[in-house]
Amino acid sequence: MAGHDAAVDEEQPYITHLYERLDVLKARLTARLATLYREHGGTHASVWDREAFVARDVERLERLGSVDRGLCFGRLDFRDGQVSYIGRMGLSDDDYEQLLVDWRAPAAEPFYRATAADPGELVRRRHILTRLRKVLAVDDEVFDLDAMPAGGQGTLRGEAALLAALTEHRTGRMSDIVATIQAEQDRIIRSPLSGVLVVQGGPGTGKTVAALHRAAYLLYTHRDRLGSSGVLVVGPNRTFLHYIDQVLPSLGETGVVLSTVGELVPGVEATGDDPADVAVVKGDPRMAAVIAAAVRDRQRLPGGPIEVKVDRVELTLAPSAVRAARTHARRARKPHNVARRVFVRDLLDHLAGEQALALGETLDEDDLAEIRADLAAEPSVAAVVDELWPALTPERLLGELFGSPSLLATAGADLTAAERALLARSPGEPWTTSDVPLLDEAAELLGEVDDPDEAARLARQREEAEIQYARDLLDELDLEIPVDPSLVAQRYRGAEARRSVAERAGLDRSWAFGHVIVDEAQELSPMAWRMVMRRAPGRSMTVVGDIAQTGAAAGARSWADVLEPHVPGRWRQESLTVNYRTPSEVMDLAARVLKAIDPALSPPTSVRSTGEQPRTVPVWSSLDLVETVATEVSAELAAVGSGRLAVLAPSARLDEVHAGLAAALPVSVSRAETADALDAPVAVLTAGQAKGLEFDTVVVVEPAELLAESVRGATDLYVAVTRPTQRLVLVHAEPLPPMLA
Ligand SMILES: Nc1ncnc2c1ncn2[C@@H]1O[C@H](COP(=O)(O)OP(=O)(O)OP(=O)(O)O)[C@@H](O)[C@H]1O
Repeated sequence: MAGHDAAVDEEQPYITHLYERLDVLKARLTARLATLYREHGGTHASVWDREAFVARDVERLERLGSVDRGLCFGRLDFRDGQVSYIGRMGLSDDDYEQLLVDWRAPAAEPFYRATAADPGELVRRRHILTRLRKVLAVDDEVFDLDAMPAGGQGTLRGEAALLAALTEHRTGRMSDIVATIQAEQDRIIRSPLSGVLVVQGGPGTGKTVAALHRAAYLLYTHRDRLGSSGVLVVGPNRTFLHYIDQVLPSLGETGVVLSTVGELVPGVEATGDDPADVAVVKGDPRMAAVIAAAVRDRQRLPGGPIEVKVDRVELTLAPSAVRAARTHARRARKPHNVARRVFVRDLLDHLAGEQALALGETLDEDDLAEIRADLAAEPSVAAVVDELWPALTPERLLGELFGSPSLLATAGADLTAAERALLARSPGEPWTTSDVPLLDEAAELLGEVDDPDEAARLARQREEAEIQYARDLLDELDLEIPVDPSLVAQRYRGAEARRSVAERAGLDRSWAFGHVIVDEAQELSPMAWRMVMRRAPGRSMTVVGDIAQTGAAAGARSWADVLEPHVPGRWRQESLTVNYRTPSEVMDLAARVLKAIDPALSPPTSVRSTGEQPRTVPVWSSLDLVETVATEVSAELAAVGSGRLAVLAPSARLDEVHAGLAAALPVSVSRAETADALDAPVAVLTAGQAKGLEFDTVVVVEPAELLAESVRGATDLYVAVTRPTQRLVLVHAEPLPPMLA
């Protein structure tokens, strides 16, 4: 960026004017909210209206609060003398004169798309860098020197703003890139809402960040549709979601649900990960048929007549009666627990008839209804029904299936004995990430269990959440007037539909999202894809990933394999080719690893170089490995300053390396499982855990071991060496793998 110059002084008054306008709008909204909170009573309709105003104003205030940093970052000068300023949100004055154009509006497109070869009507694009409302620098690209006003020919350093952003120290959180989106990314961000868009790109090409900006763009452009249905972003793990969770709020968008695959079924906490061979079986598409068979197997026929004793009368349930009830219930084509009502009703009808016969009386419909009700309350009858067609939760179905070799043998006849053995699970064992898609599959086939206790529990949970929400809201607004949170909560109650789509969607397994973004999509198994597709019934999706980085044993080998079964011929692919993260010196080394994965693949081109070659540090004995890593980390920390450093180690060495560094270093050393994983100056992670993340410096421990650790070891190594934004160090006691030597 240019230093302090005339252009900086030229822009400051306008930028100040924009911030003044922002402050006026905030003050007006705060005052209106304060009045609305003070109002009580009125007709039902007026209370309802007031709630709607409050909800809308709170959302607007949140949006205004989120755009302060870098409110305006660009200016466009057109051939006809017209000027537009581009920023994080649109602003107009009281006469509806546009002061600032939202970066997502069509009018902002030239800011990202215009090139020297195709400038359109643009004569100049200006990047404006501000900090704390002050203009620090401007950077101009002039497309038509002749059309420029005298004295307006600034520096011609088009990539300055981008390079300045790329070389900043990492903070442990991804930042937004509105000011420096590149043309190939902009095309992806503004791609139409409908259909499935696949974004394939090598490491550091901005897939994640572009996908998040796309979410913000889609919410802005299709707010009527997506505002009520919401956007879901699926990421590989909590640490990653934590890494990206500030991007959308900084763009003024909060109505997005971020979730891992393991969290997609509300109420299920998946705390474990399966070994690769187990994950492969659980992720296999044949599991869909296994689960379906497991559900049908629980709709049983008795081997012979069943005797049921009610009020000292023996009633007989013939297999033919059970079969008729089961056929009738199955014909309903409803989920198991819903169809169960048909089955139970038929069975009770049959037993009521038997009882009437035993009593020798002719009964009218009312009498029969009474008998049916009595029978339904009879424990012996309930036990029989439960045996023949039990009410099942997904957890119970799967728990009993995986806990019983005989149930598995019947339902899993298409699996091999070895595969079935891998599914074995003891009762009470924690659910794993690869169980979750199976639980979701089961939930789909089972439907809801009619359970009044559960309904009451959910209502209570909702009420508590509402009061907490109101409390947080009041804290945040800081209205300086006393307001009772439960009063605010009451106002929101019933108006929940307008309060937070994200919150409601997050609690509802069957929520139909308007758009779903899947990041690190190459890692999902076929069963996980089935679950994700259920969340996007309209098939409006953005799928981002890199097939060359597939680490999960059950993950993808091609996008066609993944998508053809769900959207045959109805998906489109875009590619990103420029690496914004990793300097060329590091990428040259990474390219050698990529060749070992597949000689046909080519790495993305780095946008910058640092002049620093990756360093390899040999250790003479593996006994000294951790000590050497500690020495290297200390030296690198001095170079990194306030930035972040990651030590990427083979999983078998993770504990040892973490303990060694924690003892040797004066700074805190985190691991992936801890909440501060991204906040500490040093994080010790496996390559898999570091997927999607980036650090100023990366120290890779024992590359040969990393390579040998799994069948996809080369991919893990590729992921590891493509994490740094500045420096890479390889520490090894074993000889380096040939591709790195
Ligand atoms: N246009 C841009 N302006 C500024 N920074 C950018 C731009 N594009 C990408 N970056 C930065 O480059 C880095 C890599 O981006 P991102 O993590 O989205 O890449 P990715 O393709 O998802 O990588 P990986 O496959 O390794 O996870 C991030 O720090 C991101 O902010």
